Amino acid sequence: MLLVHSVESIRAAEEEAFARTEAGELMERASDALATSLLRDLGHTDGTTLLVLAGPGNNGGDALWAGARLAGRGVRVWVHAVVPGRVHPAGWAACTEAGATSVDLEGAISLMGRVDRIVDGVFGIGGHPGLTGEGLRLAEAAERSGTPVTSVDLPSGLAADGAAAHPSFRAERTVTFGSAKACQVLQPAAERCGEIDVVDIGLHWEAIGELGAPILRQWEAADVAARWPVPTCRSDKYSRGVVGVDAGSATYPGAGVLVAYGAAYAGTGMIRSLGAAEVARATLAAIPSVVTAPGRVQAWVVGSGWGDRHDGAIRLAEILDQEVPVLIDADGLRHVPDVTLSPEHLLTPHAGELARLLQVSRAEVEEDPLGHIHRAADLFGATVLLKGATQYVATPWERTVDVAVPGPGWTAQAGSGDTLSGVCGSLLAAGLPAAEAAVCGASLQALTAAAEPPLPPHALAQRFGVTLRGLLGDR
Ligand SMILES: NC(=O)C1=CN([C@@H]2O[C@H](COP(=O)(O)OP(=O)(O)OC[C@H]3O[C@@H](n4cnc5c(N)ncnc54)[C@H](OP(=O)(O)O)[C@@H]3O)[C@@H](O)[C@H]2O)[C@@H](O)CC1
Ligand SMILES: [K+]
Repeated sequence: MLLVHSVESIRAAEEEAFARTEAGELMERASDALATSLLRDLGHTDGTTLLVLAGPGNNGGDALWAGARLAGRGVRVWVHAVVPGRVHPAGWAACTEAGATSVDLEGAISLMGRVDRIVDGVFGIGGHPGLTGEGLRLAEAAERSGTPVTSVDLPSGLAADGAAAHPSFRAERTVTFGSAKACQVLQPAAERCGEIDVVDIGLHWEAIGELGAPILRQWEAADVAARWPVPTCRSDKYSRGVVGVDAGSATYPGAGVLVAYGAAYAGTGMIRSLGAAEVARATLAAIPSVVTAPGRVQAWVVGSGWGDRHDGAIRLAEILDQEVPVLIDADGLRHVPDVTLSPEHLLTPHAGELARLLQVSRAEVEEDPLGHIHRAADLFGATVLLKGATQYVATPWERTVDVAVPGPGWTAQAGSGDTLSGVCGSLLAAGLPAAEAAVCGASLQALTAAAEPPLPPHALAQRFGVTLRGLLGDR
């Protein structure tokens, strides 16, 4: 699991560390790790070449000290001070004394495409979002040249705490210090960061109180495998969980069928299709193991494909009265402001639905997904899965938001949300807490989409078992 801290937290942890370390020690750790990474990527020192772009702050300092180490090891190094007259003085002196050659802007640009690697040490966590002027020219020339770029802490131009792809460098690798940054896991910014190496520079998160908690936890496949409920020799359909589905309608019968596909192929114990009669018939025809008679239900999936069902509010209230976990999707979300919810209830809006729930514009949600998902979770008291290119899960009153394993854009199609509801419903029925059910469900869909050719949602669901076999091995 990749933990992400905010700039505010990193600055606080940095202050705490400065107080108990020698001057320059943190930068030494950072630049040592950067130099090691560069050496690994260069492969050897003999005859290899490096262009260091150094900005006015400590990010430039890291780059310069790493350049000094490599120059000292025989790498041919050129160095350019991006803001003339404003450069980390000790780093500059060390780098040039070790043999690096200073070049001006045109010199730096002409070296691109001819050196083995470029070090982007222009701006780090102190950078203003969006490069302009000389910084932008350098970033564009570097990208055009095709020479691999190692960004120091983050690609210069990105806002560390944000998801936006501001004009910035495009890195093949980002060597980042103390903690991953939000821009390295949130799209579209993340795709500008390349491979992420997180370097432990000895920050003590526990020493800074509440600020020490990460703002994001980026889940990885192994985390999903560790939480996935695996049946044992004592399992039966009830211990694996019964999902009740009231989704779909005469207008949208497919939504109910797709929810059942998701639950069935994620390995639920039993599905009861208890919505509109035509949905139950269509579901039974597609999946013969589905039961259409009422009975014990351990978690509900409601709302997908309801359309403008006139009794939706009453039906939702009845289901909430049963006091089992409930996933509320799509048209069911319209009734959320009228009911009382708790963290075991899972809301699964996309950005447009979240915007409607919070009475803001979709653009506002897309600009600040983290702020809005926190607001919704706290306001309604329920767990929220925000669906989209990055899938976030917030638990009410908790600072840390979970981010599902990312997947390709192929799942952006009608019906994907319905099968996802089914997967999450099966995990709720198996007893996973709502946040874990949401992040594991979204991750299973993403991992499957990444491994398969483009498939419609019901066919993708049929491949869930292959992904699970790969994740869980012999368990
Ligand atoms: N955290 C840690 O524990 C450790 C952190 N370390 C390293 O320190 C880095 C943070 O260093 P930092 O605070 O000096 O900020 P950094 O990003 O280098 O630049 C700030 C300067 O740039 C300027 N400036 C900004 N944007 C601009 C623009 N668009 N165009 C023009 N100017 C612009 C800005 O100007 P101002 O805001 O003052 O107007 C200011 O002068 C961090 O990312 C990591 O690499 C490690 O050494 C080890 C431990
Ligand atoms: K940088």
